[in-house]
Amino acid sequence: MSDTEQTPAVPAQAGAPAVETVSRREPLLEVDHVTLRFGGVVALNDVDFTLYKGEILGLIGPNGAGKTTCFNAMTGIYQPTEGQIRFRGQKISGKKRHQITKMGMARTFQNIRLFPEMTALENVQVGADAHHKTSVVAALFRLPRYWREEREGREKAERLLEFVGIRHRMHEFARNLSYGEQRRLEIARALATDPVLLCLDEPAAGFNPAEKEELLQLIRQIRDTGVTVLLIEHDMRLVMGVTDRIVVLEFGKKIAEGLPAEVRDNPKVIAAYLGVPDDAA
Ligand SMILES: Nc1ncnc2c1ncn2[C@@H]1O[C@H](COP(=O)(O)OP(=O)(O)OP(=O)(O)O)[C@@H](O)[C@H]1O
Repeated sequence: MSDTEQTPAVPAQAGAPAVETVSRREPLLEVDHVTLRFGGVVALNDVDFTLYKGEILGLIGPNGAGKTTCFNAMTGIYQPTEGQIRFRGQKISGKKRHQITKMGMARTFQNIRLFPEMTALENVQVGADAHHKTSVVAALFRLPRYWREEREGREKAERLLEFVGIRHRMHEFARNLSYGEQRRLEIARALATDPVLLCLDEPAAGFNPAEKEELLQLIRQIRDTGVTVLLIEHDMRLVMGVTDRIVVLEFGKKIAEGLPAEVRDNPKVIAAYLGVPDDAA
């Protein structure tokens, strides 16, 4: 599909299992020549890239580049005007969001979307409910299956809160959590749906450097559990430090794709970020 799909010769960074996992090259999500227009605005213009199982892929670009639109197309919120997106070999187009969740894709949002009047634990249990099989009858009459799923859902939610580092806050209302804790809670809730692909939309927005470093560790841990990660992020240092590969958008077009070091040194990318005209780059 793209000119940069050769197997990387060296890992993106020391300690990352990128080579072993990425070299198998099993496509998980394929963005196939996607164009998306909002009236006269071309938010995505023939964008084409593949996300492989086991990698952390960064999707970056300046403000208005089309990152969120691309994310929304991948997660079924927007339909491409042209082209298509396949997840695990199946077309995303026409699928409802809950169906996409069941297929194994989860996401967080740029603006935190939690249930503020529910506890941290309850927020995660809502995510876990996505896979419950209890029928209405079993729930109404509190049949054994209902109680078993309730217990399992709660245990799972506690484990996930532990994993993201906020188990000690599980009985607190979401609205009372700090900003950083709320972001972690969003990630725990997304993980509760048992995703194979986790899409994070600017998870470090508003974080200080120490919080960003902690988030970076968490993203690596998530990948190490076998979950593929797609990361939209403004902070170049964070993206460079955690991703295996990067796709760069500018004005709705893909301008670069490759290993972090390649992308960092790409004159088009430097120009896009520094605002240098293209022909001067
Ligand atoms: N619902 C919409 N209706 C009309 N235009 C839209 C809509 N959503 C996005 N756009 C336009 O599409 C383009 C891409 O926007 P998008 O939000 O995807 O960029 P982005 O890279 O995520 O930017 P940011 O980093 O600022 O979040 C912009 O020109 C934006 O104004």
